[in-house]
Amino acid sequence: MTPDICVIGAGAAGLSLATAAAAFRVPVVLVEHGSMGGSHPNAGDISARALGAAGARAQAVREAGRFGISAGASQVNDVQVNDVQVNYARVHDHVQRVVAATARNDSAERLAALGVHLIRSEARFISRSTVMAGDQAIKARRFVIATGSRPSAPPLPGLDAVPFLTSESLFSVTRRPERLLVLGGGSTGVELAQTMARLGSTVSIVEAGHLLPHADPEAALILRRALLRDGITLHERARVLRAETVKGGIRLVLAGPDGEADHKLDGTHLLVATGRSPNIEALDLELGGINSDIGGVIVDKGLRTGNRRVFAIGDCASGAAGGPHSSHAAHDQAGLVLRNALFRLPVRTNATAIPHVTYCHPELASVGLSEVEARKRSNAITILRWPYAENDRAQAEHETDGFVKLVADRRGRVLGATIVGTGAGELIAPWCIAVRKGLTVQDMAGLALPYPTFSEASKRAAMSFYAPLAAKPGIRRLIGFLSRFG
Ligand SMILES: Cc1cc2nc3c(=O)[nH]c(=O)nc-3n(C[C@H](O)[C@H](O)[C@H](O)COP(=O)(O)OP(=O)(O)OC[C@H]3O[C@@H](n4cnc5c(N)ncnc54)[C@H](O)[C@@H]3O)c2cc1C
Ligand SMILES: NC(=O)c1ccc[n+]([C@@H]2O[C@H](COP(=O)([O-])OP(=O)(O)OC[C@H]3O[C@@H](n4cnc5c(N)ncnc54)[C@H](O)[C@@H]3O)[C@@H](O)[C@H]2O)c1
Repeated sequence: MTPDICVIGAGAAGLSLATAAAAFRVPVVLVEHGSMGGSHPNAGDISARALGAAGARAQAVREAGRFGISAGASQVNDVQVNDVQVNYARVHDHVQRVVAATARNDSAERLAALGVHLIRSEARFISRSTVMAGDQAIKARRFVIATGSRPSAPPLPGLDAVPFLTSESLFSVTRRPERLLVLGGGSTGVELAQTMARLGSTVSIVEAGHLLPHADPEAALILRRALLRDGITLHERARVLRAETVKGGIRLVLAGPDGEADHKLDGTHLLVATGRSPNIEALDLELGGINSDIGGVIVDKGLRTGNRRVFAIGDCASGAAGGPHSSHAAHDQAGLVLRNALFRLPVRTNATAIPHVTYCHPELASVGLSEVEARKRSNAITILRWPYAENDRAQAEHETDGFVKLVADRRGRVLGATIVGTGAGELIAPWCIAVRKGLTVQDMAGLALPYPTFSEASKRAAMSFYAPLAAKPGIRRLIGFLSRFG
């Protein structure tokens, strides 16, 4: 076969690239050896969001008392809490229905209709210019590796001998884990821990460092408090010595603080959420003249590998493409590669302009530089904030935990934004435009936004840029002077 483009892997990255290429009537072959859609519907964003939505509904019922609404209540710590019955088997069915509904977009039939030639086989390089997919030899003008990643487990003594869940297997469980130990406090760990706690599991998170190490510390603190309020037990800076099977479940043995005895944590289930490994072993990359490291296929800013005709995108890409992985980062990279492959336009990936959202309650969203990153580059930055507590809509919804925080240079150019609070994942959108297009906070402050919305908190944060100006005696004198003219 001699297509123009051969894409390896039909996850978020590969599907995005293959369907966009086919839309331009470019001959494209897509090779996939597992389920269509990769981890995105089956063990990633869609399933996690669907499970999270169920957890959010359960919590909304519990907390409805604040709005004067009850559904059979009991007293917990002197607070009236509505009783919630969770039928976990039906929660599981809801998640599977959502996965099935979204899977239609990724189906072989849809791809065929779009003109994508799909080969269901494992792909591997046999030379710099040829990939084998089963017994098909494919010589394409361009290859795009989009083979994604899978959950990885740490080298923890005893872990290989205990049954554990991962973000791939959790969604097929039909009985609620009663006492869930979550190993790892990155995005996967905290999102799934909070969801399971809200669905009624007793949850402990065990994290080697601190929760969400890459997040703005102030924002992470708000989320940390929310996890504690949800009844989650946090073990941060924990050193796990071993995992063991015990009667009724699994035990993690944690090193005690200096001189103190080891600490034993028992659960009915263990979820390992300690990171992901790229799917690159089966590709025979060295035969293709392609370099890799522990993070995956090494690419430059143009997403090219050491072999000029081969690109890598999505979770399997390392080097200039590394950073928090997400479906939207994968889509963005697919668009860049297509521009280069079809139109020979020079492209440069810009990981800073890709937002990251942790879908907990409250959501934590960021784009561009964090305060810490910006301070490393320059001292001439301005930090602007607006708390949710001073937003009328947040008051109406009892959702006052959170803030908008902007990082700008001295002239107001937006370098980054972090939002923690209800709807942060939606509120970050205009800031993504601001960062990518080099807009200023003055541009954002000048927008007319609907009242009362959470978005107003963004505008108020931008407007606070003018606060020092308003206090300047010269400006006050100018206003006084102009008022004399009627
Ligand atoms: C719990 C969880 C929640 C998440 N939530 C979000 C979220 O809310 N928003 C977000 O944007 N991101 C989220 N992510 C991240 C997101 O799911 C991934 O970044 C994204 O799915 C990666 O897409 P991909 O195409 O690179 O890889 P994958 O989806 O892993 O797809 C790779 C495909 O390649 C195939 N493949 C591998 N090797 C070969 C081979 N040799 N030959 C042929 N085929 C091969 C695989 O079978 C697979 O289908 C989440 C991840 C997790 C774990
Ligand atoms: N909402 C989203 O977009 C979303 C959600 C989930 C995952 N993801 C992406 O998937 C990728 C993987 O995320 P992740 O959370 O699975 O991994 P991660 O690497 O981001 O976090 C893993 C955490 O586990 C901890 N850890 C590692 N070994 C440990 C041990 N032995 N004991 C205790 N703690 C240990 C680490 O300190 C780290 O905090 C990231 O790129 C992330 O951006 C995105």
